[in-house]
Amino acid sequence: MPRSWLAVVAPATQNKQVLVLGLDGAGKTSVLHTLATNKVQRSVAPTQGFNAVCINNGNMQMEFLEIGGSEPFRSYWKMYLSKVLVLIFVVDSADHGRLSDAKEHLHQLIQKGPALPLVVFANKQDLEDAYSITDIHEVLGLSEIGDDRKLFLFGTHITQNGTDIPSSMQDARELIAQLVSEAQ
Ligand SMILES: Nc1nc2c(ncn2[C@@H]2O[C@H](COP(=O)(O)OP(=O)(O)OP(=O)(O)O)[C@@H](O)[C@H]2O)c(=O)[nH]1
Ligand SMILES: [Mg+2]
Repeated sequence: MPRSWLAVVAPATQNKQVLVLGLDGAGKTSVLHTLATNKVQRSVAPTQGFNAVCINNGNMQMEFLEIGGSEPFRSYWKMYLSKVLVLIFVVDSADHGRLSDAKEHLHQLIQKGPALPLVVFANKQDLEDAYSITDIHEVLGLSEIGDDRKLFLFGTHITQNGTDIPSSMQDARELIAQLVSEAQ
């Protein structure tokens, strides 16, 4: 059985799980591998099913669970909302044609996990036609998401393999660790 499946079917060894969702190609795997290794690592293949990655922040170890963003995997997304402490939603900021689709999925998830803190990664900020953070906030309708929820938006970019992790991603990791510890 592949490790990714094991991570899902086995009981969590610790209650520090973070769910990572978003449309296919948004950059979820690339973000996770970069956060885990402290070096920029662009993914080369779509996630077929699930991908579990352990990420350390200081003394804290968290388990990030990505579910593939392609159509066949989206029906699994909502199944994990009740098992995690934080939801990360990654979008491709330059994929103008699919951002409304991303918004729709995000808002559906939000309704199913009302109290879950949300961290949005506006990824691919390096691309020339990427929407700015302000535009992404608007296009995803983040102001419609209730005031009761903890909500954060980071602009991220994963460009040259092997280079140091961008500071925005280090900040995001710090924040996620804080949200996890607050939620426990
Ligand atoms: N230019 C640019 N390309 C990126 C960035 N992040 C990821 N990519 C590329 O985008 C493609 C998709 O990245 P993935 O990390 O596989 O995307 P994903 O969200 O995990 O996709 P699925 O697993 O299919 O749901 C890959 O070719 C990456 O190298 C970024 O910030 N900028
Ligand atoms: Mg992936």
